[in-house]
Amino acid sequence: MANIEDIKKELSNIKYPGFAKSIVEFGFVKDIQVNGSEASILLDITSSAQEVEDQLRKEIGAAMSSIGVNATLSFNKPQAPKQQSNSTSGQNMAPQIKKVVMVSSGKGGVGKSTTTVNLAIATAMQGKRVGILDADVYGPNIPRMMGLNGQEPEIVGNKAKPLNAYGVDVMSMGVLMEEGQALIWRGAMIMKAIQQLLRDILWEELDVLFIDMPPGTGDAQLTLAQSVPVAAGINVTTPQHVALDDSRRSLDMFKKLHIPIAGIVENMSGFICPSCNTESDIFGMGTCEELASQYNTQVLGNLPIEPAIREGGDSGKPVTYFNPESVSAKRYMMAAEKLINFIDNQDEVSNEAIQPTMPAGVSACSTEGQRIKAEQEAAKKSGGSCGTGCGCH
Ligand SMILES: Nc1ncnc2c1ncn2[C@@H]1O[C@H](COP(=O)(O)OP(=O)(O)OP(=O)(O)O)[C@@H](O)[C@H]1O
Repeated sequence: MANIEDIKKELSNIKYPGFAKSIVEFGFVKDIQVNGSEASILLDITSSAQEVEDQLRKEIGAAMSSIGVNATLSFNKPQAPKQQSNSTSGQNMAPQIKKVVMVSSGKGGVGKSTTTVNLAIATAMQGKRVGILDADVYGPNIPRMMGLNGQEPEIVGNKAKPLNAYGVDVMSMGVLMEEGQALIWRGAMIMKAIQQLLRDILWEELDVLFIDMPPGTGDAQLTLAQSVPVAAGINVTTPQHVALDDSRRSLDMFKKLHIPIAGIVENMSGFICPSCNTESDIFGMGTCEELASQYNTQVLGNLPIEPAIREGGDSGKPVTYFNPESVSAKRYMMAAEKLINFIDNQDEVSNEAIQPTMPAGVSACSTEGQRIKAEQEAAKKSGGSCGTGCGCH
């Protein structure tokens, strides 16, 4: 007949899902009671995920059967975060994240990822718990910029833990894909990927999650705004007038998606000469002030073209962390301060306003989206329902 030692020996062969150590080595086995061929085993585990408990039940059950023991298992585990939303009807796939900040740009190459990385680090340096979700599926550059290239996430159950660098949790499509894999994804796949990055990643409790969006105003932006309440939108642009036109589209999108606009980052605003340290105007400087006032928002910061910014991005050593005395690092710190001020002083944000209105796959900013919206508004005015099942009358 098996005794406690025999049972312990069997349990010491059972690995905690996703880890190399066993449940005994982790100290998760808290109590074993034996009565003849019956045993009761109490485990204290760290994951609230049902899959982890299920897997352990299966493996322990089989191990106990192999030594003729019929085991009753009890699990102590943390409570799963409640699936509640900031709004009554809106969806919130990541309720453990206090504020989601969407970083967007009207077009590619203006420094959106560079801004995300440095603003996130600056926000963490001011005492917030911060994460970055790199949702730029077309060019997921965040791992390289954060010095995380080639690192693989730890898998717990069937979820992945974010990586961490410079005090910031990071998850990116770039970490989950083969390096250099070309992405020719379209609408529905991007939407699914973004939802998975929110739902299937073990994000800890965070004060702020920065999301680096693909450039432009499309499905990804809508999916995100419908999946979690977005507390703030940041637009990154360069100061040339041609770039500002794209920027307007991005700011209009924030308005249509009911995303509060935290401000504009004017990137590549002037050039700081590394030899003489003087600042010269190249693309125009300060053009974003007028744009900001048109959208009733602020300029969060004017970031010069500074070789240290580019070098920091390429080498995975962000300027804000490694060169805090540089002009750019100081401006990122100021921008983060303004952002924190904005999100700390806002009322609860909900995504209720956009949640029910668009059928899946239709962008609120598309022509089809605009047509549906106009129909819904007309229906509401005439006292009818909007027809999307949102419960309005
Ligand atoms: N202020 C700056 N000074 C010097 N180099 C910069 C600055 N901002 C960005 N860069 C460099 O410009 C390049 C493009 O920046 P980044 O990848 O951040 O742009 P992006 O808008 O995210 O691009 P995409 O949309 O294509 O992903 C990078 O090499 C980056 O290091």
